[in-house]
Amino acid sequence: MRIDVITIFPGYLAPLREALLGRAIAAGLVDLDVHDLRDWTHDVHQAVDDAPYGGGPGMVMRPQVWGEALDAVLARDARTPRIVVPTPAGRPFTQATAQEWAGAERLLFACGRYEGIDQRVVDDARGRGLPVDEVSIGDYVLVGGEAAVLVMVEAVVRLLPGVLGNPASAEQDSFSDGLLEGPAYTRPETWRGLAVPEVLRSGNHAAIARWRRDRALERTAQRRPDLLAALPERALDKADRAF
Ligand SMILES: COC(=O)COc1cccc(COC(=O)c2cn[nH]c2)c1
Repeated sequence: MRIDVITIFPGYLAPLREALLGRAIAAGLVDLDVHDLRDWTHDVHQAVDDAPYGGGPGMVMRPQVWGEALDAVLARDARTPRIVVPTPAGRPFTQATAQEWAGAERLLFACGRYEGIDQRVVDDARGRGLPVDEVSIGDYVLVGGEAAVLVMVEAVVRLLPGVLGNPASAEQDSFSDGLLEGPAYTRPETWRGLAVPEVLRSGNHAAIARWRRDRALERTAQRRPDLLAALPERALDKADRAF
């Protein structure tokens, strides 16, 4: 998978080259290219923003600069990317989104700042048949898209074959069965007077699976009743309903 990121703060994306993601890049599973938007300005001030039509606070990112940058970066590779624009006004980014994008051959992230990118940049790209996803990672406002890109790239790249040491952990993710993960424990058996639940040390795998399912149902009901309500009928078996 090739990943391009266009931003006015390339340094903000440096963490993508660390740890697991860094290893995925070193292993050739991911090609990452971060581009400085200001490389496509032509004025001495390298202006990337301007006052909003219609007035109001803040600045809007200029379409000319973004248009040239996108055209140039698109041309760097024959593969057509999904263009992703993080924005508070976007569709929710979920594990399903990450799964979908993990199948893409190329992703191109456009990091907005200020009051956003002139809408014609997105409209022009869509008008040329390019898939553009305006997505939100949550209902809050960041200063720019860069932090959202770190989140989304991590969620996607960990799903790529060969990235996680143990693929089972991606399959048993929270949300993979529609429920939240329950509590996890490791040694010692007792720590600061707190003991590990007996069943987990019983060796009785059926009982352990039942206990884990019950804890996941309990936690989901308490913290995310919306997820429980969204579960398809068939997802809960008789034992679950008894819970
Ligand atoms: C067309 O889209 C744009 O112009 C995007 O422009 C902006 C402007 C300010 C901040 C951001 C970053 O995204 C978020 O704040 C965000 C994403 N998820 N939750 C919060 C993006």
